[in-house]
Amino acid sequence: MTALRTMKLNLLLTWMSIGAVVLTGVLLLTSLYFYQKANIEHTILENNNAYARKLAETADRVIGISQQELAYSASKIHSFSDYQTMVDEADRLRLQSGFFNSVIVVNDHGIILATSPESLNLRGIGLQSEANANALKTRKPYISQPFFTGTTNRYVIFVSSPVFDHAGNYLGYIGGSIYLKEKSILNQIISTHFYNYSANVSIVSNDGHIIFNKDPNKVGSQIGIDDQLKKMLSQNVSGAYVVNHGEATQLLGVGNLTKTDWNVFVYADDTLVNDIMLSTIRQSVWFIILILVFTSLLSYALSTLIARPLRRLAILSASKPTAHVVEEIRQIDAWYYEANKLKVSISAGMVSTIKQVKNLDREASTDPLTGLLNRRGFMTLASISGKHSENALISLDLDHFKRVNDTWGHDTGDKVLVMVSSILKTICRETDLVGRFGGEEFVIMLPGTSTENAEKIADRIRCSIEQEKQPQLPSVTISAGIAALEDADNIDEAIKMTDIALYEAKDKGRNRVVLYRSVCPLPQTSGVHTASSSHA
Ligand SMILES: Nc1nc2c(ncn2[C@@H]2O[C@H](COP(=O)(O)OP(=O)(O)OP(=O)(O)O)[C@@H](O)[C@H]2O)c(=O)[nH]1
Repeated sequence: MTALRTMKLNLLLTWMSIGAVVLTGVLLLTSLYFYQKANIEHTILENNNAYARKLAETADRVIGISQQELAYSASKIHSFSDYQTMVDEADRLRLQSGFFNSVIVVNDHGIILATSPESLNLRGIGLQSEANANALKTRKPYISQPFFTGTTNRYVIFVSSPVFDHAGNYLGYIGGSIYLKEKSILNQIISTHFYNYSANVSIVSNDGHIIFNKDPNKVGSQIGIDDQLKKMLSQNVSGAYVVNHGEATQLLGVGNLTKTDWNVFVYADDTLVNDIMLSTIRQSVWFIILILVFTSLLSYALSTLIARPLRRLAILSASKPTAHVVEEIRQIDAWYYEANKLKVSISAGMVSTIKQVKNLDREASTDPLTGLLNRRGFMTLASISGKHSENALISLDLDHFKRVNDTWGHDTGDKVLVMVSSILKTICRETDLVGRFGGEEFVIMLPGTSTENAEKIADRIRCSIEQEKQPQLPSVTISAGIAALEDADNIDEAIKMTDIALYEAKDKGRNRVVLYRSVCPLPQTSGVHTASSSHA
C-alpha cells in the first residue's frame, strides 16, 4: 500500500493497463481452451469422416476397375488349352493395372493352369483355400476376405472373375491376389494422403481386422471396436464416431466400401486436439505479448500525458506562493477537465494566499495611525533601496509633544501626528522613505540626496509644520537631525547619527535642523566642518 502511495500516476496507470491486458489475455485463452476444444473435436471428426468417405469412394472405384479388367481378361480366354493367351492375360493384368501382385488362371477343379509371374512355379498345383472354393462355388465375380495363403504364407485378398467358353460353359476363373503387406495400388491410395495432420488411415474389415495400412506390421492385426461401432459397420453406415479405449479416445471417421465388407478408417487420437489447442494458444500468446507491448507503450505515453499536468500542479502547489509560481501554474497545459479544475483552484488559492501575505506584510510594516512605514517596514525597504552615491537621513521629533497631549488630550495629540505625517508625505518624493519609529519620532530617507539638500528639505518641513494652522489643533514645531548614509557603516549607525544631530537641535532650543557633520566633524575633514543649523 505504501508503495502504491508513492508510485507515480503514469506508472500506476501503465501497470493497471498491463494488468487489464494480462487478465483479458488469460480469460481469452481459458475460454479459447474450453470452448474451442469441442469445436476442434467436432471439426476433426467431420474432416475424418469426409476424408474416409472420399478414400472409400476411390478404393471402390479402383476395385471396380480391377474387377472390370479381370472380367475383360476372362472374356479373352475361351479355352484353357491356349496356354499362351492365359499367360499373356495374367501378365497384362498384373503388369498393366498394377492392382494385383500375382495373377492365376484356375480350372473348375481348382488346379492352377497359368501364373503371373511364372516364377511362382505354381502351375499344376491344386488350391485348397476357402477363397478358391468360394470362387468356384459362386461362379461369379468374387472378392475374398483376407487370408494367409498356404503356398506362400502371405496375407492376401483374392479377386476373381469366372471364365466361360463360347458355349457359356463354366471353365474356371482368373483371379488376382493382392499382397496386403506389400506394395499395391490400394496401399498407395491410403498411404499417400493429403491431410494436414497425421491421421491414421486403415482399411478395416467389419470384424475389425486391418486389411491395409502403410505400416505392414499393423496389417492383419485387430483394431478395437465397440459393439455399437461393430453394429454400425455391419449395417454399412459411414459416419463419425468417438471411440473410447479406456483413457484414450479416438476421433474416427468411417467410409464404407460398397463393393466389399470393408471400411476406410481415418482416426486421430484426441491428444491431437490438445496439440492443436496448445499450438493455437502458443500463437495467441505471442499475439497477446505483442498487444501487451503495444498497449504498455501506448498506455505509458497516454498516462504520462495525463499525469504531466497533475505532477506539475503537485510540485508547484508545494512551492512557496509567489507571483512567479502562479505564472508557472498558469502556463501548465491542463488539457482535461479535472486537471483544469485543479489548476484553476490551486492558482486561485495561491493568489489569495499571496494577497493575504501581502496584507499581513503591509500591516506588519505600516504604522496604523499615520499610514507611514513603521520601523520594520522602513528598515526592510531601506536595505533594498537602490544604491546612490549620496543618501541622506533625517530624524524628526515634535517639540514638547508631551505638553500637547497633556493640554489638548491624547486624541488631539494623535491628530497632530496625522497632520505632521500628511505634511511629510506631501513634501517628500515617491522614492523617499518616510517612517514613524514610535512616539513622535519620524525618520526620512532621501535616496540620491546630499546632506545640503536634505537640510533644505528638512527646513521646508519644519516651516510647513510650524505654519500649519488647523482649527481644533494646536500649532507645533519640530526639530530635525540630518546625516549622510555614506558617513556610516550601515543604516542603524546612520540613524544613530541623525539622533545625535536631533538631540543637538533640541539642545539648542528646538524648532531647528542640525547636520550631524556639524556636530561631529568627520576625521578626514576634521576642523574643516563648522556647526550648521537652521531655525526660525
Ligand atoms: N498622542 C500621542 N502621544 C504620544 C504617542 N506616542 C508617544 N506620545 C507622547 O509623546 C510624548 C513624548 O514626550 P517626550 O519624550 O517627553 O518629549 P517631548 O515632550 O516632545 O519633549 P521634547 O522631545 O524634548 O521636545 C509623551 O508624552 C508620549 O506619551 C502617540 O502615539 N500619540
